[in-house]
Amino acid sequence: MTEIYETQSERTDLPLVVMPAVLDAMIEPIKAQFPALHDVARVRMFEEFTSDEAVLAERLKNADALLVGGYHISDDLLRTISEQGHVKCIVFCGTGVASYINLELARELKVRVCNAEHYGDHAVAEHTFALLFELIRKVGQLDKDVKAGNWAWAGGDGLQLAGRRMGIIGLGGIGTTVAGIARAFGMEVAAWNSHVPAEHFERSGSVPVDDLNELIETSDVISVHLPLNDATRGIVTAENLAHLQPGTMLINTARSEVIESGALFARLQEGDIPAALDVFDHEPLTVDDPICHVPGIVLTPHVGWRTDGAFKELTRQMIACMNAYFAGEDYNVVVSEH
Ligand SMILES: NC(=O)C1=CN([C@@H]2O[C@H](COP(=O)(O)OP(=O)(O)OC[C@H]3O[C@@H](n4cnc5c(N)ncnc54)[C@H](O)[C@@H]3O)[C@@H](O)[C@H]2O)C=CC1
Ligand SMILES: O=C(O)C(=O)[C@H](O)COP(=O)(O)O
Repeated sequence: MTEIYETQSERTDLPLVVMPAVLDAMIEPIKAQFPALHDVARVRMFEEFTSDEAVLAERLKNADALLVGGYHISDDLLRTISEQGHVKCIVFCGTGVASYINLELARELKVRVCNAEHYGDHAVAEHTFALLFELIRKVGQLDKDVKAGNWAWAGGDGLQLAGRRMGIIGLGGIGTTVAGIARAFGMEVAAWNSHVPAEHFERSGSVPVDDLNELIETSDVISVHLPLNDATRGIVTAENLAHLQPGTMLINTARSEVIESGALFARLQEGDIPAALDVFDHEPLTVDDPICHVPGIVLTPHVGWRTDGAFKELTRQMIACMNAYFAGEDYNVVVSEH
């Protein structure tokens, strides 16, 4: 994997701490890029993770950059590590950084925050279809049936995608990739996304729909691909969800909080909306969460991004973010330290 990283950091005193859930697959290339990490005891933090914030703050005392994934940095921890005077740059291992770090506070504290962009467009779009196929062809169940000696032929009666309408909420990198795949399956594609030029819809092969209720009401499949931010939190309301027609399939691989809290669960409990979710208000999801008991629901543990191709591109971008920071340059900067 190391061949994709062309330059190696000259630094031997790299003040960098790596935290989980930075991928195992990323650690070796990162170490290869920053040889000093081999000898830095602080890297052991990756193996010995603790969520005890006092311990974390202590460990971060001598770090001035932090590489972090899948971990919510509390406001208190962010304040402490920046007040300690060292951590000036946080590189988030993923796209949707706003769910994990208070970006407004980072701005106030003058901590640079970087993320990765579009590394997972294919991975998440493909997972969207994995979820959709589970809803319409139920391969998992059929596999279990066959292995249990139950040749349940009729259980395999599925729905055909060709000729149906895919409604995309958020036509960015992932949404556009979903649009392309949907069209390859013979679907008609419609999308809702404010402030996007008409040419973008055209290029993606999708029909623009300005009214979210209309998109929801006229689609056979709704797939959510909005980022989470102040404007999108709860942007899909109970009133919008009331426009789902019985049988419309709903997939969310973006962030659960873009759908009004509780509204989705209430709608799904009516039992006529096949749904598949990769993201949840509280992760990891526990089995006592009522969403687990919605009949027919398909759930995956936030794995949309987890493919070999996405890991490779994610690692490349993480290293580029760190190199840029240490070189005083900008790369994927979400919050600038200036
Ligand atoms: N399940 C998973 O493993 C993963 C989930 N994600 C989630 O998917 C999200 C989307 O990712 P990308 O497609 O790469 O982002 P993107 O930034 O390329 O696309 C987001 C789209 O939403 C639109 N948008 C933003 N605010 C809006 C608003 N208020 N109203 C209407 N449209 C709005 C933007 O114009 C843009 O077209 C990420 O932010 C992340 O939360 C990303 C990677 C992995
Ligand atoms: O890129 C994103 O955005 C993601 O959703 C992450 O890469 C995966 O999220 P976590 O597992 O870090 O919550």
